Amino acid sequence: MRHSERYCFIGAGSMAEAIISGMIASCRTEPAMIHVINRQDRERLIYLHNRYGIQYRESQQKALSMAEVIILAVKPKDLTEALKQWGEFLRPHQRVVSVIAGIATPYIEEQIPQGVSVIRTMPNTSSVIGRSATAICGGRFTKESDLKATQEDFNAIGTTVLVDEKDMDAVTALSGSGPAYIYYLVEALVQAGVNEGLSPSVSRQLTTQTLLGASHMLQETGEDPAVLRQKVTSPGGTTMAGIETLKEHQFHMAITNAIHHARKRSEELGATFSPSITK
Ligand SMILES: NC(=O)C1=CN([C@@H]2O[C@H](COP(=O)(O)OP(=O)(O)OC[C@H]3O[C@@H](n4cnc5c(N)ncnc54)[C@H](OP(=O)(O)O)[C@@H]3O)[C@@H](O)[C@H]2O)C=CC1
Ligand SMILES: O=C(O)[C@@H]1CCC=N1
Repeated sequence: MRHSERYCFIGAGSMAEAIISGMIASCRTEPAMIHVINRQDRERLIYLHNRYGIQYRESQQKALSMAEVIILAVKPKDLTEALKQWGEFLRPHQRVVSVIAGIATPYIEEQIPQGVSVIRTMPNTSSVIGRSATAICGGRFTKESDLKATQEDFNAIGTTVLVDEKDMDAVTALSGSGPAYIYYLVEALVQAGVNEGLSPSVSRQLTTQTLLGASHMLQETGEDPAVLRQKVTSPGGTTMAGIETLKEHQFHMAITNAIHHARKRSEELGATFSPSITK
């Protein structure tokens, strides 16, 4: 069912577009109810308007004050400047939803009028096709109803999970960045298929469907991934040979370290903003 809240995105980059295109494809929100504002790139606003039918105004300030939901979608390094520019126009009846990596709600709350509800989220780029995995946590002024409304917004573009703010850096490392790890794995698999003599298109088609099938197996059977893996792995067979090589190259350790490093980076991004904040 379509609903009647007005949204204003502060930031019109790739993540804003991923969420907007998912929102529109889900039919939950009319394009006319979505405004975008950015810093300077007017061509970008025109592109988004022409492509999705969403709105931009000469008075960006008006777009902001008319919205019930404000989505912060700037890069972490631009947040302080953006809040300086737009923060004073926010009001306690509005819901501020940040998709920004690393930055904790108390930092944002400090820069805007007292009492505005700030909700931190971490979606991913699969929002475009309605398949984001989004984690959500509330800030100091967030009511149950704000969390519920935010879950409904993001359920329209995938699935959601409520977490404590202390877990947001781990979430960012795992599912925010996650699509990139999977694409990196796919790049390697496709290239490996080509190295073994397959054409690039056949290798890509087989890899993509294998990934899709395995994802559906995980979701639809609910089985432990280790059990599913064992079912593919015949004793003395081909899979065992492949898995042994992955073990020799410390595949598990590489993934563990990658997620740990990404989580640390998320923490660092936040710490640059306000070392005094305890998350
Ligand atoms: N990419 C991903 O997979 C994910 C990203 N995120 C988060 O999304 C956020 C946005 O990332 P992304 O879309 O890649 O970034 P982009 O660089 O593509 O876009 C940033 C946008 O912010 C705008 N902007 C900068 N300063 C201001 C300002 N003062 N007022 C208004 N608008 C401003 C820019 O406008 P202009 O072009 O005019 O300068 C631009 O439209 C990041 O914080 C990231 O952590 C979260 C989940 C996943
Ligand atoms: O790489 C980044 O910092 C952002 C946050 C999660 C995905 N992309």
